[in-house]
Amino acid sequence: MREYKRIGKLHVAKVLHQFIEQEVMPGLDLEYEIFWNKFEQIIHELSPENKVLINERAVFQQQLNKWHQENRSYKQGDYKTFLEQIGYLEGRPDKVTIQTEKIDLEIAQQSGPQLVVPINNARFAVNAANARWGSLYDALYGSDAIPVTRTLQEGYDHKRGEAVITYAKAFLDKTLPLQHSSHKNVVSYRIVENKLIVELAEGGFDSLQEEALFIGFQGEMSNPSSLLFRHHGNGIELQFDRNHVVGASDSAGIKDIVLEAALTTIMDCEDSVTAVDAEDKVAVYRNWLGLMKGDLQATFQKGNKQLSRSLKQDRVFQTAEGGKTVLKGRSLMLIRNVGHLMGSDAILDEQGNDVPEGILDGVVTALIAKHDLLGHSPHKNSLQQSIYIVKPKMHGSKEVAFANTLFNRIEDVIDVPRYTIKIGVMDEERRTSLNLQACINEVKERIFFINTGFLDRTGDEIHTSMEAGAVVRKDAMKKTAWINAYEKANVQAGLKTGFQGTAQIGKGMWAMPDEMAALLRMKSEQLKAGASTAWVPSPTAATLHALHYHEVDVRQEQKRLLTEGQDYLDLLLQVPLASETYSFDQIEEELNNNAQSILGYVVRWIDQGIGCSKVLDMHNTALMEDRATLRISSQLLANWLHHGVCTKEQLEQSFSRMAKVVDEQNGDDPLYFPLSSKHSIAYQAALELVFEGVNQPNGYTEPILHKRRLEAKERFKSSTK
Ligand SMILES: CC(=O)SCCNC(=O)CCNC(=O)[C@H](O)C(C)(C)COP(=O)(O)OP(=O)(O)OC[C@H]1O[C@@H](n2cnc3c(N)ncnc32)[C@H](O)[C@@H]1OP(=O)(O)O
Ligand SMILES: O=CC(=O)O
Ligand SMILES: [Mg+2]
Repeated sequence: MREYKRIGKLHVAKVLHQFIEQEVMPGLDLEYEIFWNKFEQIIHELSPENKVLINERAVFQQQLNKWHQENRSYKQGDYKTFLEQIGYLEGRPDKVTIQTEKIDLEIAQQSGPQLVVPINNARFAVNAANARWGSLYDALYGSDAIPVTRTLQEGYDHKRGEAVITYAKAFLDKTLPLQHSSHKNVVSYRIVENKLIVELAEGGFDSLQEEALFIGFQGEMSNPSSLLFRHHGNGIELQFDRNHVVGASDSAGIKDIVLEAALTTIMDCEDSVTAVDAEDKVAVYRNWLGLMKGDLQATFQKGNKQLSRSLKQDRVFQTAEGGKTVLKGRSLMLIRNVGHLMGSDAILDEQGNDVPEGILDGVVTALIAKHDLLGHSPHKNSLQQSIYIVKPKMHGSKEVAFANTLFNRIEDVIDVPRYTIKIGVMDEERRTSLNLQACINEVKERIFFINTGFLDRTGDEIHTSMEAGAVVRKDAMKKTAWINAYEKANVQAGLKTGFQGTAQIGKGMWAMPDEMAALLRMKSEQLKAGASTAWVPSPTAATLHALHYHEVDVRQEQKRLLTEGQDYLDLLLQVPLASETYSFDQIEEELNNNAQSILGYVVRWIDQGIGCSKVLDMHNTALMEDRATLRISSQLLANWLHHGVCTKEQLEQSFSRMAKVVDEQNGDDPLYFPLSSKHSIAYQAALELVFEGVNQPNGYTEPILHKRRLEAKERFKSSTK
């Protein structure tokens, strides 16, 4: 039994209470009693409102279900009128301009990759914070960015190394071109009379076409160990060492090219983590505390080496004029809280009910971030004294207004100035996309990003129109009218409300973590579509995606798009229904593919508490799966079952078949519990997600995942007693 401490009318789990009083609050200049009193007031005053909002979601869903049942075919105009009448379509406010102040440069001025990381994994979290600067040579050498056509030599494979260097020098020629020659012909770089001069193999000297791109150096002017450039606002560093295995093979002694990569990182408390009870929540918060106090460390075994990882220092360069420039060594850290739906048993109210987890996250993560504001970390996060909370899964402007009220109240509890807490609004639910300007309006003094979370958004698209008919296959969804309109409308709303130079317009996740050649080919499209940042799943992906920000001038793209005036509403309202009848084989393939994704993800979630996994699809491509991708797969199958595209038996057979496949794929994992065992809770959870999918609130997977994970934890506890 979990122990609780009575605080006023609340029951606070001892593990959380001790964590807050003994680890978080010391040094924060807050009276403990006043803090708990105010926290309690927030919970009592805002929980009922939170509940009303969740109920409103259910009422909208019932109204939509009924309307579709009664209007099997309909005119778009009638549908729109209905949505207006029930208040689902809110009407656009006239002129909205955001007024957010004190936003760090990484968000307001620079454009670059945004990394996301499950915060409960300290090894990954520290790695993510340190991914501000990434080795281009490592990213190219170690991924498929340059095709690997043979087995590489152990240690350093010189031939592959040459291919990497050739690729990288072509990048330098494009980004930092010399007046006459190429970087591949350079034998030395040096600084002469405040200018970068290069000596060429063919004899003679050359210099940069644009001298202002050269920013600073380390080492001697005549023999620098490092040179720093800035292009499109982002850093590029050449590192030299002729004694290094790579530097020795390079004519100019370049041992690496390091790119400014993950400008910002979302430390995720939401869809990539498993946090189902008070103990899990404290583990999540403890890592955030370590990041904000700057002392988070991870010690782990890699191969036969014991490694320890901690946060990197800032980077200091000399300028050619004799001054000094200091660059942040770490990514600007943002924290994603959970949404408004779930409750947490970390605190119980007077009646013994879980309190809203979103309120808990807001208070505790902001409280922890106050350590950064007070300068308790040797590694300052926000130079602008801001706290950046990403708020997911909000439906419509009332829910955004509620988040704003919550943030106001939290600022009072932790005693920081109004609008210290900034908000990143995930545009990932249909009611938010349709009413985005109204949503932005509610937080115009604190908004720092909008982001198209297209994965959740797809799940919500399917669930919202569950009664309208059978939807298209998962792959076809990416080409439907609504999703394209959604991406465009989001950028348009951001530009119209003045995001350029103030806030980020973000785009979604690259969900194929091992497909870096494809990332290089495709992910620049998001920038051409107006995004100033886009999500990547790993530091390697961040480094490679950083190349796109040198290729595309985001400011110019946004300027171009600013004049674009199409109204996307009608396209946004086009429900992605299948217009063809799928063949038996196509149906089987779709069932198997989704069953495999669901099982491969859920088994690690339920049995091992891993919230983000790489799972093979039917074509053996490893895909990043998290709760949002699970929402899509489970809702799609629920939709097909509901509309008779497949039968329950077909689904059961598919799940049973794919369970064996996933068991085989995980054969090497000593902690793995087989899905094909009749005792597998994970298997039951997977089936429940589909068979009960139509009744899940907005198609979310959290309620079933949490319930089943708690069951698995209980079983594990009793088996180890
Ligand atoms: C819809 C949404 O909400 S999307 C947002 C949620 N999704 C995410 O946050 C994705 C985060 N990414 C991840 O969790 C992981 O990259 C996964 C699960 C996709 C793949 O993980 P793995 O299979 O362990 O990756 P892989 O073996 O290729 O690489 C592991 C190495 O990369 C690092 N790494 C991988 N992903 C990350 C990351 N997001 N941040 C920091 N480091 C990372 C690890 O630290 C590790 O390096 P190390 O051994 O030096 O510590
Ligand atoms: O949170 C991101 C998404 O795509 O969903
Ligand atoms: Mg999401």
